[in-house]
Amino acid sequence: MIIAVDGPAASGKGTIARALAQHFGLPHLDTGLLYRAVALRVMDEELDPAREADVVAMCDFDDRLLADPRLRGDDVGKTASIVSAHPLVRAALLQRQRRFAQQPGGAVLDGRDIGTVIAPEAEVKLFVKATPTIRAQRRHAELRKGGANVSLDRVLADIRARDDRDARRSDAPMRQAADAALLDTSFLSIDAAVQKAVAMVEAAKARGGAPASTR
Ligand SMILES: Nc1ncnc2c1ncn2[C@@H]1O[C@H](COP(=O)(O)OP(=O)(O)O)[C@@H](O)[C@H]1O
Ligand SMILES: Nc1ccn([C@@H]2O[C@H](COP(=O)(O)OP(=O)(O)O)[C@@H](O)[C@H]2O)c(=O)n1
Repeated sequence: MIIAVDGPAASGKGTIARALAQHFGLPHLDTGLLYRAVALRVMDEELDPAREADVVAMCDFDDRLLADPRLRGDDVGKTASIVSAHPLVRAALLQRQRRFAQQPGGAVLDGRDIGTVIAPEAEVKLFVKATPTIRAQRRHAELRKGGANVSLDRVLADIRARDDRDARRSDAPMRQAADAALLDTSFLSIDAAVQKAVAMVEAAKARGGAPASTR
Protein backbone atom coordinates (compact mmCIF):
# COMPACT_ATOMS: atom_id res chain seq x y z
CA MET A 1 0.00 0.00 0.00
CA ILE A 2 1.33 3.43 -0.97
CA ILE A 3 0.21 6.29 1.29
CA ALA A 4 0.74 9.80 -0.12
CA VAL A 5 0.69 12.67 2.38
CA ASP A 6 0.90 16.19 0.94
CA GLY A 7 0.43 19.66 2.35
CA PRO A 8 2.06 23.02 3.07
CA ALA A 9 4.86 23.80 5.52
CA ALA A 10 4.19 22.91 9.17
CA SER A 11 0.71 21.57 8.45
CA GLY A 12 1.71 18.42 10.36
CA LYS A 13 2.15 16.15 7.32
CA GLY A 14 5.55 14.85 8.49
CA THR A 15 4.23 14.03 11.94
CA ILE A 16 1.26 12.23 10.41
CA ALA A 17 3.32 10.42 7.78
CA ARG A 18 5.78 9.13 10.40
CA ALA A 19 2.94 7.95 12.63
CA LEU A 20 1.17 6.22 9.72
CA ALA A 21 4.42 4.49 8.74
CA GLN A 22 4.84 3.21 12.27
CA HIS A 23 1.21 2.15 12.62
CA PHE A 24 1.08 0.26 9.32
CA GLY A 25 4.68 -1.01 9.45
CA LEU A 26 5.77 0.80 6.27
CA PRO A 27 8.98 2.62 5.35
CA HIS A 28 8.72 6.42 5.25
CA LEU A 29 10.36 9.08 3.08
CA ASP A 30 10.19 12.80 3.88
CA THR A 31 10.68 14.08 0.33
CA GLY A 32 11.19 17.66 1.55
CA LEU A 33 14.56 16.49 2.87
CA LEU A 34 15.72 15.80 -0.70
CA TYR A 35 15.03 19.41 -1.73
CA ARG A 36 16.53 20.63 1.54
CA ALA A 37 19.68 18.57 0.87
CA VAL A 38 20.06 20.17 -2.56
CA ALA A 39 19.48 23.59 -0.97
CA LEU A 40 22.13 22.96 1.68
CA ARG A 41 24.67 22.00 -0.94
CA VAL A 42 23.82 25.11 -2.97
CA MET A 43 24.31 27.24 0.16
CA ASP A 44 27.56 25.50 1.16
CA GLU A 45 28.94 26.02 -2.37
CA GLU A 46 27.69 29.62 -2.35
CA LEU A 47 25.79 29.09 -5.60
CA ASP A 48 22.85 31.16 -6.80
CA PRO A 49 19.69 29.06 -6.16
CA ALA A 50 18.04 30.79 -9.14
CA ARG A 51 20.57 29.30 -11.59
CA GLU A 52 18.97 26.03 -12.62
CA ALA A 53 22.04 24.45 -14.26
CA ASP A 54 24.20 25.07 -11.17
CA VAL A 55 21.52 23.64 -8.87
CA VAL A 56 21.01 20.52 -11.01
CA ALA A 57 24.69 19.68 -10.51
CA MET A 58 23.95 19.45 -6.74
CA CYS A 59 21.18 16.82 -7.08
CA ASP A 60 23.38 13.73 -6.94
CA PHE A 61 24.19 13.24 -3.26
CA ASP A 62 24.65 10.47 -0.74
CA ASP A 63 21.69 9.40 1.45
CA ARG A 64 23.82 10.16 4.52
CA LEU A 65 23.30 13.87 3.87
CA LEU A 66 19.60 13.36 4.72
CA ALA A 67 20.57 12.94 8.40
CA ASP A 68 22.35 16.32 8.59
CA PRO A 69 20.61 18.40 11.32
CA ARG A 70 21.35 21.60 9.36
CA LEU A 71 18.64 20.52 6.89
CA ARG A 72 16.00 21.60 9.45
CA GLY A 73 17.11 25.24 9.35
CA ASP A 74 14.72 27.97 8.30
CA ASP A 75 17.03 29.34 5.60
CA VAL A 76 17.46 25.88 4.15
CA GLY A 77 13.67 25.50 3.89
CA LYS A 78 13.42 28.83 2.12
CA THR A 79 16.20 27.99 -0.34
CA ALA A 80 14.60 24.54 -0.85
CA SER A 81 11.43 26.20 -2.04
CA ILE A 82 13.45 28.22 -4.58
CA VAL A 83 15.49 25.31 -5.96
CA SER A 84 12.41 23.04 -6.05
CA ALA A 85 10.74 25.28 -8.63
CA HIS A 86 13.30 24.30 -11.31
CA PRO A 87 11.87 21.56 -13.57
CA LEU A 88 15.30 19.96 -14.08
CA VAL A 89 15.83 19.74 -10.33
CA ARG A 90 12.46 18.03 -9.89
CA ALA A 91 13.30 15.66 -12.75
CA ALA A 92 16.66 14.81 -11.17
CA LEU A 93 14.97 13.79 -7.89
CA LEU A 94 11.98 12.02 -9.43
CA GLN A 95 13.27 8.46 -9.87
CA ARG A 96 14.67 8.32 -6.34
CA GLN A 97 11.20 9.08 -4.96
CA ARG A 98 9.38 6.77 -7.38
CA ARG A 99 11.70 3.87 -6.52
CA PHE A 100 10.97 4.43 -2.84
CA ALA A 101 7.22 4.57 -3.46
CA GLN A 102 7.17 1.44 -5.58
CA GLN A 103 9.19 -0.83 -3.30
CA PRO A 104 7.51 -4.17 -2.55
CA GLY A 105 5.12 -3.94 0.39
CA GLY A 106 4.46 -0.23 -0.03
CA ALA A 107 5.60 2.99 1.59
CA VAL A 108 4.54 6.31 3.07
CA LEU A 109 5.85 9.49 1.42
CA ASP A 110 5.18 13.06 2.41
CA GLY A 111 5.75 16.23 0.39
CA ARG A 112 3.93 18.53 -2.01
CA ASP A 113 3.39 16.43 -5.16
CA ILE A 114 3.25 12.83 -3.95
CA GLY A 115 -0.42 12.24 -4.78
CA THR A 116 -0.24 14.19 -8.04
CA VAL A 117 3.15 13.37 -9.61
CA ILE A 118 5.34 10.96 -7.64
CA ALA A 119 2.72 8.31 -6.87
CA PRO A 120 -0.59 9.18 -8.57
CA GLU A 121 -1.39 5.46 -8.21
CA ALA A 122 -1.27 5.64 -4.37
CA GLU A 123 -4.12 3.74 -2.71
CA VAL A 124 -4.43 6.41 -0.03
CA LYS A 125 -3.92 10.16 -0.45
CA LEU A 126 -4.18 12.71 2.30
CA PHE A 127 -3.84 16.47 1.92
CA VAL A 128 -3.00 17.96 5.31
CA LYS A 129 -3.66 21.63 5.96
CA ALA A 130 -3.84 24.18 8.78
CA THR A 131 -4.24 27.97 8.79
CA PRO A 132 -1.07 29.98 8.01
CA THR A 133 -1.11 31.54 11.50
CA ILE A 134 -1.29 28.18 13.25
CA ARG A 135 1.42 26.75 11.00
CA ALA A 136 3.64 29.75 11.73
CA GLN A 137 3.12 29.28 15.49
CA ARG A 138 4.10 25.61 15.22
CA ARG A 139 7.18 26.31 13.10
CA HIS A 140 8.17 29.23 15.33
CA ALA A 141 8.02 27.03 18.46
CA GLU A 142 10.04 24.35 16.65
CA LEU A 143 12.72 26.82 15.53
CA ARG A 144 12.93 28.43 18.99
CA LYS A 145 13.33 25.00 20.54
CA GLY A 146 16.23 24.39 18.16
CA GLY A 147 17.89 27.59 19.40
CA ALA A 148 16.98 29.90 16.49
CA ASN A 149 16.21 33.52 17.39
CA VAL A 150 13.49 34.40 14.89
CA SER A 151 10.25 36.38 15.28
CA LEU A 152 6.79 34.93 14.74
CA ASP A 153 6.07 37.64 12.13
CA ARG A 154 9.13 36.65 10.11
CA VAL A 155 8.16 32.94 10.25
CA LEU A 156 4.62 33.79 9.12
CA ALA A 157 5.94 35.91 6.23
CA ASP A 158 8.29 33.09 5.18
CA ILE A 159 5.49 30.53 5.32
CA ARG A 160 3.24 32.71 3.15
CA ALA A 161 6.07 33.29 0.64
CA ARG A 162 6.79 29.55 0.48
CA ASP A 163 3.10 28.66 0.09
CA ASP A 164 2.95 31.10 -2.77
CA ARG A 165 6.07 29.79 -4.53
CA ASP A 166 5.08 26.14 -4.01
CA ALA A 167 1.53 26.64 -5.30
CA ARG A 168 2.40 28.89 -8.25
CA ARG A 169 5.34 27.07 -9.82
CA SER A 170 4.53 25.63 -13.23
CA ASP A 171 6.05 22.19 -12.64
CA ALA A 172 4.34 19.95 -10.04
CA PRO A 173 2.75 22.78 -8.03
CA MET A 174 1.50 21.97 -4.54
CA ARG A 175 -2.18 21.07 -4.82
CA GLN A 176 -4.66 18.61 -3.44
CA ALA A 177 -5.08 15.65 -5.82
CA ALA A 178 -8.66 15.20 -7.01
CA ASP A 179 -8.87 11.89 -5.14
CA ALA A 180 -7.12 13.05 -1.95
CA ALA A 181 -8.92 13.46 1.37
CA LEU A 182 -8.51 16.73 3.22
CA LEU A 183 -7.33 16.67 6.84
CA ASP A 184 -7.41 20.05 8.57
CA THR A 185 -5.20 19.86 11.68
CA SER A 186 -5.71 23.52 12.73
CA PHE A 187 -7.69 22.64 15.82
CA LEU A 188 -6.54 19.06 16.38
CA SER A 189 -3.88 17.91 18.83
CA ILE A 190 -1.11 15.74 17.37
CA ASP A 191 -2.77 12.63 18.83
CA ALA A 192 -6.19 13.57 17.45
CA ALA A 193 -4.74 14.35 14.00
CA VAL A 194 -2.89 11.03 13.91
CA GLN A 195 -5.99 9.10 15.05
CA LYS A 196 -8.03 10.74 12.33
CA ALA A 197 -5.40 9.96 9.70
CA VAL A 198 -5.24 6.31 10.77
CA ALA A 199 -9.05 6.10 10.56
CA MET A 200 -9.00 7.66 7.07
CA VAL A 201 -6.42 5.12 5.88
CA GLU A 202 -8.40 2.25 7.41
CA ALA A 203 -11.55 3.50 5.67
CA ALA A 204 -9.72 3.77 2.35
CA LYS A 205 -8.28 0.27 2.74
CA ALA A 206 -11.74 -1.12 3.48
CA ARG A 207 -13.07 0.53 0.33
CA GLY A 208 -10.03 -0.48 -1.69
CA GLY A 209 -9.26 3.07 -2.78
CA ALA A 210 -8.63 6.69 -1.83
CA PRO A 211 -10.74 8.04 1.07
CA ALA A 212 -13.58 10.51 0.76
CA SER A 213 -12.79 13.96 2.10
CA THR A 214 -13.48 14.63 5.77
CA ARG A 215 -12.77 17.60 7.99
N1 LIG B 1 -1.82 18.78 15.21
C1 LIG B 1 -0.77 19.42 15.72
N2 LIG B 1 -0.90 20.22 16.79
C2 LIG B 1 0.15 20.89 17.31
N3 LIG B 1 1.41 20.81 16.83
C3 LIG B 1 1.61 20.03 15.77
C4 LIG B 1 0.55 19.30 15.15
N4 LIG B 1 1.07 18.59 14.13
C5 LIG B 1 2.38 18.88 14.09
N5 LIG B 1 2.72 19.72 15.08
C6 LIG B 1 4.06 20.29 15.35
O1 LIG B 1 4.27 21.30 14.36
C7 LIG B 1 5.60 21.25 13.87
C8 LIG B 1 5.57 20.98 12.35
O2 LIG B 1 5.05 19.67 12.15
P1 LIG B 1 5.56 18.75 10.95
O3 LIG B 1 4.86 17.46 11.06
O4 LIG B 1 7.05 18.73 10.91
O5 LIG B 1 5.00 19.58 9.71
P2 LIG B 1 5.32 19.48 8.17
O6 LIG B 1 5.94 18.14 7.92
O7 LIG B 1 3.98 19.64 7.50
O8 LIG B 1 6.24 20.63 7.87
C9 LIG B 1 6.32 20.16 14.68
O9 LIG B 1 6.99 20.78 15.75
C10 LIG B 1 5.18 19.28 15.19
O10 LIG B 1 5.49 18.65 16.39
N1 LIG C 1 7.59 16.77 -2.63
C1 LIG C 1 8.12 17.97 -2.35
C2 LIG C 1 8.64 18.24 -1.07
C3 LIG C 1 9.19 19.47 -0.81
N2 LIG C 1 9.26 20.38 -1.81
C4 LIG C 1 9.91 21.68 -1.63
O1 LIG C 1 10.84 21.65 -0.57
C5 LIG C 1 10.57 22.67 0.40
C6 LIG C 1 10.86 22.12 1.77
O2 LIG C 1 9.95 21.08 2.02
P1 LIG C 1 9.68 20.48 3.47
O3 LIG C 1 8.57 19.51 3.33
O4 LIG C 1 10.95 20.01 4.08
O5 LIG C 1 9.20 21.77 4.25
P2 LIG C 1 8.32 21.82 5.54
O6 LIG C 1 6.93 21.56 5.08
O7 LIG C 1 8.80 20.77 6.50
O8 LIG C 1 8.56 23.20 6.01
C7 LIG C 1 9.11 23.06 0.15
O9 LIG C 1 8.83 24.43 0.46
C8 LIG C 1 8.93 22.79 -1.33
O10 LIG C 1 9.28 23.90 -2.11
C9 LIG C 1 8.71 20.11 -3.03
O11 LIG C 1 8.73 20.97 -3.93
N3 LIG C 1 8.16 18.90 -3.30
